[in-house]
Amino acid sequence: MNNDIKTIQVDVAVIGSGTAGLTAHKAARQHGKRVLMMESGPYGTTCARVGCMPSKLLIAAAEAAHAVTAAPAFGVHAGPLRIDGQQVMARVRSERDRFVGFVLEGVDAIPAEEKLRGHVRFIAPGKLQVDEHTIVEAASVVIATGSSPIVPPEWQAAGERVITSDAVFAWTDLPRSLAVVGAGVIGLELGQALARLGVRVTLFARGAKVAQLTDPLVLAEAGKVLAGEFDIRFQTSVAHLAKTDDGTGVLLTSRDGEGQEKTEQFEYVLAAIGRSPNVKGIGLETAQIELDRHGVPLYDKHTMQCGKSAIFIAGDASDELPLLPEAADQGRIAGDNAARFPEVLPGLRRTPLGVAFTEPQIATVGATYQQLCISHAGRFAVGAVSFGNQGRSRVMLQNKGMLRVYAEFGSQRFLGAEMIAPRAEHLGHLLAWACQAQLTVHAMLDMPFYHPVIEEGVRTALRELALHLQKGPVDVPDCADCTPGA
Ligand SMILES: Cc1cc2nc3c(=O)[nH]c(=O)nc-3n(C[C@H](O)[C@H](O)[C@H](O)COP(=O)(O)OP(=O)(O)OC[C@H]3O[C@@H](n4cnc5c(N)ncnc54)[C@H](O)[C@@H]3O)c2cc1C
Ligand SMILES: NC(=O)c1ccc[n+]([C@@H]2O[C@H](COP(=O)([O-])OP(=O)(O)OC[C@H]3O[C@@H](n4cnc5c(N)ncnc54)[C@H](O)[C@@H]3O)[C@@H](O)[C@H]2O)c1
Repeated sequence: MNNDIKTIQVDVAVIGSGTAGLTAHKAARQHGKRVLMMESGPYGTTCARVGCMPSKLLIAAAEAAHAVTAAPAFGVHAGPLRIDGQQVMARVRSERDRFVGFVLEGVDAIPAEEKLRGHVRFIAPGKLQVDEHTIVEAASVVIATGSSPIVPPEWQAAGERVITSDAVFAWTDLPRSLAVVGAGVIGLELGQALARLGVRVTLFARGAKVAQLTDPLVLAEAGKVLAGEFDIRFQTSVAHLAKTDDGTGVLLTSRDGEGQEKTEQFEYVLAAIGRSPNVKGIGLETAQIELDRHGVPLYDKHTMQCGKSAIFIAGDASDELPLLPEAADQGRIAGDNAARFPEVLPGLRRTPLGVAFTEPQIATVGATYQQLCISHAGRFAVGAVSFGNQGRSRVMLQNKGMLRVYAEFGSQRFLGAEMIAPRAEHLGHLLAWACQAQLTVHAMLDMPFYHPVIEEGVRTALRELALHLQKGPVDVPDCADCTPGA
């Protein structure tokens, strides 16, 4: 060990300065404790630098392009579509830099003695080493190290044209072609957006999964709707990747459900097959806490405490729901409890809500269909609506998708929903608020519904759910007392 190494003592050490680390730092500091936040990479957070914000900026450009291609159906003709890839990426990058700038201002405002740069690893339960320069002795520790995209080593061998979402936001122009591997949230959001921006996109999905959906009927609808717009090949896996001879592309060999192989050339291959929590190489084996089979600490999701230890975990590192609002909530709870240890308290965990910004958008609320099949087997009813003929959706030519809503027999309590639907980000919030408020389906139906609005589709699904709750599964005839197109 380096003899010049410095030792410092703090009350709370936070590893990572992403959303979870920043909120943990802030919460711990409110107790008047000595808090130290450590960071090995760039400041600015994954969300602002390479996550939520730049991806939504790219999607916004794609929506603008799509509006032009959709306009003739309304009798509106804007002339031939021209997409300036350099201008698209310049706006994505400059607006992204603006968002990152706000985070950096916040980091700058943190006193210098509360920040330290370097890679952190545990060397004992309350002892951390930062690079080769500092030992930090901490009464409690928050692990907020985030997650990293997964790229199998054999794909990495195909060179730098095999990329992850991080690289997309560094582009200065749009590529001509892109293979996307994985029909998760990242693959679908970026794949559809780039296809709408004129890139030749093919998405390879090894199974039939679509984003975070688990309900088989919504899944089938989502697969149909999205594959109707751009080239998605379900049940097709990647057998081999190789660099082209001139190094300017990748040869991708896929294998479909019948075992047929096909080799195609793309300018880039985007690996979007998931992210793994950053829990390797941080010395957790020395921290005396129990780990699961993936090396993630076992923790209480209400206190974020790892066992009975003075170690807490938050954000993507916890491998629970790798989403920004969860990172913020978990960070707040972990930081608060790290400061008050050993008097830890359960914090507020909200109704789960996930939104994929495809079009139509995909949203999941509360318990998923798959979870209910286990926790409520035979004890929950389902209501559904198709948006194919839903009035307002049809008016806007966005009449695609399906919503399924779930409630408990007996209590009639609303439990959750899955959907691919127009404006699902808003329907998702509405239903998540009802779920967290523990409303019954009847209480939800007593709420006001305007006309003509997409929410009337939600009411149709809830009406069917209410019927099924009363009588068990029955077919609902066309609803005579509904306003047109509900
Ligand atoms: C393309 C993309 C789009 C997304 N879109 C959305 C969206 O629309 N909505 C949404 O809710 N979520 C979205 N997410 C997810 C969201 O970005 C993450 O859930 C969230 O940013 C996680 O925050 P975090 O604090 O856990 O991790 P991070 O922000 O990644 O912070 C972790 C920090 O820890 C540092 N670190 C790691 N190891 C060490 C170490 N050993 N020592 C010191 N420092 C270390 C890292 O450098 C990093 O700065 C998206 C993600 C991606 C990739
Ligand atoms: N709008 C949002 O909230 C948003 C947007 C982007 C990312 N995110 C977060 O980022 C996380 C990571 O996103 P992601 O899309 O990379 O992961 P994901 O877990 O959502 O999806 C990965 C997909 O890849 C498939 N897959 C796994 N291995 C594969 C292989 N070898 N070949 C082909 N397919 C394979 C999986 O079956 C899955 O469908 C998400 O879970 C989400 O929490 C959220």
